[in-house]
Amino acid sequence: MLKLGVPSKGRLMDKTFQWFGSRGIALRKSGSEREYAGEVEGVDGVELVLLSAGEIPRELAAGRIQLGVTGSDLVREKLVNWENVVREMAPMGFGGADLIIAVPQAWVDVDTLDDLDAAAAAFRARHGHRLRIATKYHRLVRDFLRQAGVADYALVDSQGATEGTVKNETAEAIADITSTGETLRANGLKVLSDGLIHASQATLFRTSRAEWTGEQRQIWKALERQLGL
Ligand SMILES: Nc1ncnc2c1ncn2[C@@H]1O[C@H](COP(=O)(O)OP(=O)(O)OP(=O)(O)O)[C@@H](O)[C@H]1O
Ligand SMILES: O=P(O)(O)OC[C@H]1O[C@H](OP(=O)(O)OP(=O)(O)O)[C@H](O)[C@@H]1O
Repeated sequence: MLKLGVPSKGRLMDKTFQWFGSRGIALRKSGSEREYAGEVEGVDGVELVLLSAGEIPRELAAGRIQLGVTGSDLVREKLVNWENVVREMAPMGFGGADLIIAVPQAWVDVDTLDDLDAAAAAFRARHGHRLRIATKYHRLVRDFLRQAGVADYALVDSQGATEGTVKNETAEAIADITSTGETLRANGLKVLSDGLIHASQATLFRTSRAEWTGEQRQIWKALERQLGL
């Protein structure tokens, strides 16, 4: 069998089911709405596993599932050297969101990463501690800021309502996902002009770690054909 991990709820699940459905493969939850087991019709040998989108990268890395649908941001965030661990098989054209760095709109002199770097140094000199950036995307933000040459900051962990941390004075800037931009605006924040860390979308991944049996390779070939990959 080939195990396919799919987000267990919400928009990502519905759109994933539609994406496979329009390619002749019916995915559905079996049993009750709250049961996390699934059924696959239209291709033999594929087993559906419903998981949290955030756990799918780790399950792929561990080889407990061979295929998985999740946001490209989550794979990059959760897996060290993700390119060695999974392969991107198909961007799916939904679940789009940008991981960005945003600062208060009131910071009229800060529009770029260079400006942020200068503001961070000034902030430290004035306040005696580093400028705080709230995020749940620690790895992606650190890598991005290192490459941009911004060093004088501290990450603070925020697992939700991240845009609120600035008003609540637990951070000066944030790095979070945005789609319409409404949450940023409502919280008086603006995106740095060169502050796009990653443009994410739902993506079909396959694990490159696990050894595949001959049977699994056959199933994959059939699936690839059916999906037109
Ligand atoms: N407006 C949006 N807000 C948040 N995430 C979005 C948005 N649009 C697309 N996404 C994507 O959805 C994915 C996150 O989905 P979801 O919140 O279901 O995952 P999760 O972290 O596993 O959640 P949970 O822990 O609640 O199960 C990410 O890849 C993210 O980029
Ligand atoms: O640009 P917008 O369309 O306003 O969307 C962005 C918001 O949506 C997400 O939050 P979500 O409600 O998924 O919850 P979270 O805070 O737990 O991430 C994200 O974290 C932003 O807060």
